[in-house]
Amino acid sequence: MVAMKINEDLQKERSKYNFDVEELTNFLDWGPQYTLRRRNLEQKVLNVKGLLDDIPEEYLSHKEKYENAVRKAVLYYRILQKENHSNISDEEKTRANFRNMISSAVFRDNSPFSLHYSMFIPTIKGQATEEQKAYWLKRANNMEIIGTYAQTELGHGTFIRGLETQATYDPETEEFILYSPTLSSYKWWPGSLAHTSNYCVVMARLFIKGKSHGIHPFMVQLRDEETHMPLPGIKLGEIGAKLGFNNVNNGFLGFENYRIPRDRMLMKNAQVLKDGTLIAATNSKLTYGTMVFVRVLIVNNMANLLAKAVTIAVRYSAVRRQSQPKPNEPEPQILDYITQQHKLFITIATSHAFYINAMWLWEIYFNVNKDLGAGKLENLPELHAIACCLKPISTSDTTVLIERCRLACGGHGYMLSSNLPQMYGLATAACTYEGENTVLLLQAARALVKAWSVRVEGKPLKGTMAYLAGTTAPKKWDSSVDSIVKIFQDVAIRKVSGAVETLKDYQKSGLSLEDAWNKASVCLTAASEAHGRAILLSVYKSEMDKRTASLSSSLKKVLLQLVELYVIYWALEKVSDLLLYTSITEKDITELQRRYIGLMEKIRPNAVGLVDAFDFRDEILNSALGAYDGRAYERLMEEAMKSPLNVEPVNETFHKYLKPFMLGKL
Ligand SMILES: CCCCCCCC(=O)SCCNC(=O)CCNC(=O)[C@H](O)C(C)(C)COP(=O)(O)OP(=O)(O)OC[C@H]1O[C@@H](n2cnc3c(N)ncnc32)[C@H](O)[C@@H]1OP(=O)(O)O
Ligand SMILES: Cc1cc2nc3c(=O)[nH]c(=O)nc-3n(C[C@H](O)[C@H](O)[C@H](O)COP(=O)(O)OP(=O)(O)OC[C@H]3O[C@@H](n4cnc5c(N)ncnc54)[C@H](O)[C@@H]3O)c2cc1C
Repeated sequence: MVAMKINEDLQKERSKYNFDVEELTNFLDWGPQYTLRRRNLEQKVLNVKGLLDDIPEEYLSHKEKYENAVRKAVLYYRILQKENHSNISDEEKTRANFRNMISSAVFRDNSPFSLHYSMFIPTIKGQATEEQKAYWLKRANNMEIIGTYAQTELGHGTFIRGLETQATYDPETEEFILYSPTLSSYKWWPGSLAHTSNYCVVMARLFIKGKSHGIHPFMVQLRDEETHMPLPGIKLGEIGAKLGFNNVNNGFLGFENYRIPRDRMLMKNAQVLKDGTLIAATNSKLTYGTMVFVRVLIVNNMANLLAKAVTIAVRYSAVRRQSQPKPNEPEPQILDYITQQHKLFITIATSHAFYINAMWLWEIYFNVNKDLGAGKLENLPELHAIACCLKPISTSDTTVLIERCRLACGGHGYMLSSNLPQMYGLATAACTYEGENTVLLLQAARALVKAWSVRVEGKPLKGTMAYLAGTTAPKKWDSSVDSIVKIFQDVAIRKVSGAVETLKDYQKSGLSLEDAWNKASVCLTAASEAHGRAILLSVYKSEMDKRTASLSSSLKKVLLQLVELYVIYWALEKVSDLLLYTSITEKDITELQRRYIGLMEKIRPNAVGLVDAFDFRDEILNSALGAYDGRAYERLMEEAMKSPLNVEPVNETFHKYLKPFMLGKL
C-alpha cells in the first residue's frame, strides 16, 4: 500500500474550494442519514478479509476470473444479505442503495450474482402471487437459491412476442412442459445462468390445448440443489468471452420436454387453472414489469458510473502536468486547459442531472407501482414512455462521456489499471441490455405520435407530455437558463410534429403504416431523443431550483453553475436545431460560447471539490489514476509490477524463439 502522502497539486486544489464538500455529499446522498448509512456499510463490507483482489482480475484466465468472482461474491453478498433483512421498507432500501457502489471495489467488472438482485427477486415481487411470494421470496432473499431472469433467446432479444421457448400445459398431470423447438429458441445471454444459478425465471410462450397465449413467466429449477448438476432435460452452458461482463457468467439454456408443476407459473397477473382454463392478465404488458423497473434503475447506475469516471479523470488532470505554453514557466496542470475542462465539467454536471432525474423517475415508478397494486393502469404507458427515453439517453451519454474521461487521461487512461476501459465496457453494455436503445426510442415515439393525435383532437395532454400542446410557431431566442430549457420543449414539439408529418406523408404516398413507420424512423427516434432531452433538462433545472432552496448560498451557487453549464452545453450541441426552430443568430451563439467558457472558469477552482464530494473511497474507484492522494505515477508503477511478466527478468520465449530467430536458426 502506498503511504498516504497527498500530492501537492491536489493539496492546493483542496484549499481553493468555495463550498462545503460534505454538504454536497449529503445532498447527493439525499440526506446526511443516507451518507452515514452508506459509509457505515462501506466500512463494514470493505473490512472483510479476502474481498479485494491482490492480483488484478485482468491477469486471470477466463475460468479463474469466474471462480475468483464467485469466491468474492459469496463473501460480499453474505454481508449485504444481512443488510437486506434490516427493518426498512423496500422504497427506503432502494433509496438507501442508490449511491451504494461497494461492488465496484470487489469487481472491476460485475458480479456473478447481479441478476439475482437486479431481476430475479424483482420479478418474484412483481409477478408472483402472495402465496408464491411467501415461498420463493424467502428462499431468494436468504440466498438458499440463486436465480436469474431468462428472457432473451439466440434468435430474439428485442421482439419478446417472437420468443420461441414453449410452455405447454398438460391438464392430466397438472404440469407445464418446457421445450426448445429450435436452436434459435435457446435462451442466450442471461447473467449468472451458466454455472451460478440453480433457479431461473424463464419467459416462455404458453400453449393450452394447442393454442398459443403469449409470453408468461415460469419459475424453473435448473440444477440439483445438492450436487448442482443440471437436471435431466436442461441443457446449460456459458456463452463465452465478451467485451465486458466477463464475471457475470452469461449463459445459454435449452429444454428437452422438461416438466414443472402448475404452480411454477408466476400467476399474479395471469392464471392457469387446474383444468387448463386461462384467466388472462388485465394488460399483457404487466408481464414486462421487471424490465420497466430495471430501466428506471439504469438511469441512476449511469449517474454513478459517470461520477466514478470523472472523479478519476479530474483528480488525474489536477496532478498531471504537460506542455509549456508560456516559455520559462512550469508546465501547467492539464486541468487548466479549457479543452480538458470541456471534456470533464460536463461529465460532472451530467452525473448530477442523471441523479436528479433518477430520483424523480423513481418517485413516478413507485407511485405507478402503487396504482398497479390497486388495479389502476392508466399511468403505466407514461412511465413506459419516460423510461424508454431516459434509459437510452442516459446510457448513450454515459458511454460517450466515459470514453471522453478515458481520453482525457491520455495514454494512462488506456491502462486497465485506470479502470476506465472496464467502465466503458459496463456503460456500452447498458446501451443494449434491458431494451436496445434505438428500439426503446421507437417505443417512446409510439407514445409521442399518440399524444400528437390527442393534441390534434383538441383534447388535454397529461404529465410529461402536457407541453406538447404548445405552439409550433418559431420561437424568439432568449438566453436565460429558464428560457433555454423551455426552448428544448419547443424543439421537441417541432420534432414530434415533423416526425408525425413525415409519417403521414409516407402513408399518403401509399405505404402501409408499418412501411411508413420504418421510413420515418430516423425522424421518430430524433423526436424521442428531443422529448427525452426536454425532460432531462427541465427536471434537472426545476428539481435543483426546489432542492437547493434549503442549501447554503455557496453550495447553491456552485450547483446552479453546473445546471447552467449543462443547459448551455446542450444548447451548443444542438445548435442546428436552435437555428432551425428559433430566431437565434450567429451573435447569440458566440455569446453562448463565451458564457460557456466563463462558466468553466468559475467551476475550475471547485473541480476537485466537486469530485471529492462524490465521496468514493479509493477501493471503490479501484483506479491507479484516481486515488484521493493523487499519487498516480507511484500507483501505475505498483500496478505494473503486478504483471505476471515482471516476475522473471528473462522470459522463456527468449531461449525458445527469439534467440534462435536472431541467430537465423528459425
Ligand atoms: C446490472 C444489471 C444487469 C442487467 C442485465 C440486463 C438484463 C436484460 O437485458 S433482460 C432482457 C431485457 N429485454 C428487453 O428489454 C427487450 C426489449 N423489448 C421490449 O421491451 C418489447 O418487446 C418492446 C417494447 C420493444 C416491443 O414489445 P411488443 O410486445 O412488440 O409491443 P409493441 O407491439 O411494440 O407495443 C404494444 C404496446 O405495449 C406497450 N408496451 C410495451 N412495453 C411496455 C411496458 N414494459 N410497459 C407498458 N407498456 C408497454 C407499448 O407502448 C405499446 O402500446 P401502444 O400499442 O399503446 O402503442
Ligand atoms: C451484457 C448483456 C447482458 C444481458 N443480460 C441479459 C439477461 O440477464 N437476461 C436476458 O434475458 N437478456 C439479457 N441480455 C440480452 C439483451 O436484453 C438483448 O441483447 C437486448 O434486449 C437486445 O436484443 P437483441 O440482442 O436481440 O438485439 P436486436 O434486437 O437483434 O438488435 C440488433 C439491431 O437491430 C435493431 N432493431 C431490432 N428491432 C428493431 C426494430 N423493431 N426497429 C428498428 N431497429 C430494430 C436494433 O436497434 C439493433 O441495432 C443481455 C445483453 C447484454 C449485452
